[in-house]
Amino acid sequence: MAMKEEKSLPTVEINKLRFTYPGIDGHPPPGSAPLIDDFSLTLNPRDRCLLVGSNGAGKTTILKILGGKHMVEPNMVKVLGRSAFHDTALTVSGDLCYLGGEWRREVAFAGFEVAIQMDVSAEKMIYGVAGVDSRRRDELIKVLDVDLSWRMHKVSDGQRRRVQICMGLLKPFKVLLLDEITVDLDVLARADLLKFLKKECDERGATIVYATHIFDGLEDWPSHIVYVAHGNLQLAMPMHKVKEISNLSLMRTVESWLRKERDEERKRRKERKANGLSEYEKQVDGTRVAGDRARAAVRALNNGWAAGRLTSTIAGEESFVLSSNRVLR
Ligand SMILES: Nc1ncnc2c1ncn2[C@@H]1O[C@H](COP(=O)(O)OP(=O)(O)OP(=O)(O)O)[C@@H](O)[C@H]1O
Repeated sequence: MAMKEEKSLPTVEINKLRFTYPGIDGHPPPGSAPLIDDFSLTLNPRDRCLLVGSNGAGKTTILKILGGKHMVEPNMVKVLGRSAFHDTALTVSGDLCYLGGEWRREVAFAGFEVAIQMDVSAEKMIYGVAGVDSRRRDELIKVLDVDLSWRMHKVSDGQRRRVQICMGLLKPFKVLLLDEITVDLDVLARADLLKFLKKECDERGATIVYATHIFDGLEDWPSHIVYVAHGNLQLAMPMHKVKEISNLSLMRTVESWLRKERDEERKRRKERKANGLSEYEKQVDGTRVAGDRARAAVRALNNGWAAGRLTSTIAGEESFVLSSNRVLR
């Protein structure tokens, strides 16, 4: 009797995701538009999804939400059927793996954080990760061409990064979130890593979401492209469909999307300027803020829900005067 084919469940489910960073007072600014809004996406085993968008579009935020680093309602984001934020076992087990910006400064592995520039050998770092399959470890050392005798405080940025990536991938993840981690890698290391990651998806049914601005060597890597602008999903489609709608290279295709977005944004900015200050801008105009409040203000202002701008730093003091006479976006 023929075996009934098992239908695989989605590995990543984002359902009408809405997210706002806290504002100056630690709460979402009243009346502010969410950074991520009405964002839905489903990914399955074997999907390699390239997340693209301009600076500030929301890629890192989305990856961090998927990685359980920002709290959202559990039914908005599910990874392997579970809430990444609430179910910490997902990351501790290594099933869900996030390699991103903060991780570049330290290696966070199964709850431990290790400074990456200590006087310690690559061997000690890599073999220090417990519960790892030795064949997988050997393969990763080879793929990333790591010399186990490297001293971490003496190696180059790219060599250090290779050790980090090696450590990060030691456990056989089911969902991997990559936030531009290949910037320091040389062409060969990057190509070999991408090949390894593709194999992980094809052979083990892993899912990868990779946010990047570097398209070199990526032409045939992704199975899907997701384009995000201002926290909104613009487009999510299989790579073969992208090739159907555009005969340009992947890089040129994305470039054309971003160029269009930028032109529209410039037009909107011009219109906004012509319409004068909003209520919020009037409120913050001339306000002096300091410390955490200042940092939150600057982030919030960058967030696009207000058009005030940091204009002066008082020497010796952590305080800023916010002014809306220079419109940011
Ligand atoms: N902790 C934070 N608090 C408030 N706003 C934030 C915070 N982190 C990011 N933002 C804002 O959220 C928006 C999206 O940022 P995010 O880092 O997700 O963008 P990105 O697409 O990854 O950008 P890039 O390509 O430059 O890395 C930006 O406008 C940013 O200023």
